Amino acid sequence: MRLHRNLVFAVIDTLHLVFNEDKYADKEISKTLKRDKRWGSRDRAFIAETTYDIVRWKRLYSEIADVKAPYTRANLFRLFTVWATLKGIQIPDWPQFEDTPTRRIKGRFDELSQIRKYKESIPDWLDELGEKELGKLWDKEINALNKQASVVLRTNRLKTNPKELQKTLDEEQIATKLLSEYPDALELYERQDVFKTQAFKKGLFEVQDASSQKIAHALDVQEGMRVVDTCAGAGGKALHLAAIMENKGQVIALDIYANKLKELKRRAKRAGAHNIETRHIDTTKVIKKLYDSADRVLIDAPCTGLGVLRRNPDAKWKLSPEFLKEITEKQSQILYQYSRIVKSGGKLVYATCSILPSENEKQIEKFLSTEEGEKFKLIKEQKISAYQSGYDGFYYAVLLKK
Ligand SMILES: C[S@@+](CC[C@H](N)C(=O)[O-])C[C@H]1O[C@@H](n2cnc3c(N)ncnc32)[C@H](O)[C@@H]1O
Repeated sequence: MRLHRNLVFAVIDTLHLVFNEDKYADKEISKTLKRDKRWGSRDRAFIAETTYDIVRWKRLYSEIADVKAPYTRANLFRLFTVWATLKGIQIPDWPQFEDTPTRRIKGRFDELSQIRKYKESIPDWLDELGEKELGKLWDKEINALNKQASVVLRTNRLKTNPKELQKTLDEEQIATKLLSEYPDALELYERQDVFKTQAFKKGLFEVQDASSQKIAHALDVQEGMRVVDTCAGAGGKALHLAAIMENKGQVIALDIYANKLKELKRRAKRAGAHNIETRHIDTTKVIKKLYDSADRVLIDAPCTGLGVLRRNPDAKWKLSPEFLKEITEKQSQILYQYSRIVKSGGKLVYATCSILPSENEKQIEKFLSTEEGEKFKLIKEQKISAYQSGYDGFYYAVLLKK
């Protein structure tokens, strides 16, 4: 592979914003990709994948290159050099790469690969927490979470079915496979920009990880029901619910951020999902008005996102023990308050994209011992490991209101 100056510079500029200015990798990468219209799909893939790779391996590469934050431009080039050397890419004779110590880089890599926090490139506190919460499983789990995520689509059954969608995408040169355990899913053989396709513009699919596609099915919704999605965000699960319900009944989508609900509405229009009503939680009244009224309630709770590190590797550097404490308290409050929306005989699904028991089964255990929780019975629980599933790490519990 030959390195092109403007593409490497684009990677370095993006890394500067993520590492030094605390910006989000996904947002900065999309901005960078808009910089030059002449870049083709391979150029774009190089920028995105290289940036994500260096973000993912930041600690390991920093140790190898012996550099620390804040990262000067020269230091960012040293991280890039480590990346290229370990990938076996020929280093060009630009001034930024003078005297690359290739053998030293490989030697340091072998040494550091013996120690998990370096090998898996994670902060000390996260390594200790992972081991404390998951024991022996942590080793395999963090290893799986450092792999690059595949692209999985969720077929919009309001407009098509997986086999038909597969054919349509084939005509647009996108090859996919069906996933037997996930009824609505298609996985791409190769990473491609699916948002440009006519199929996407027509609302035939959404991009949604296979594990995440399990959540809407867990609600066991039927046509005509009243379903409340309490933390709906931009609507990944709400859209899926509307499709399973074949547009019949009602999905009430709530969130504390109005801009996310606006995006949900845009996506619902594209998908032809007509039974979703959005309500912005701007006062507690919005929740109180719904008490004892829903057949199904989904709490897709805000969480650390430790199950989706493959997609958001910069979360490793943005999370902190303080945030974990804050978010688990918020999850307990949300569970206590929003569970009251379920009517008698109805079901509550609590889900997170985290792999930590303190955000998952421990939350449910604690909730069941509260005054509100005593009204519920746990009927199903699934811990979806990234290592075992090959997809994102997720958790869900199904509770029946007595
Ligand atoms: C895991 S995300 C939801 C993802 C979404 N359900 C999907 O499938 O695309 C959690 C959401 O909870 C929202 N949130 C945070 N605090 C909340 C609260 N107190 N009440 C309702 N929503 C909240 C966040 O804005 C975020 O959109």
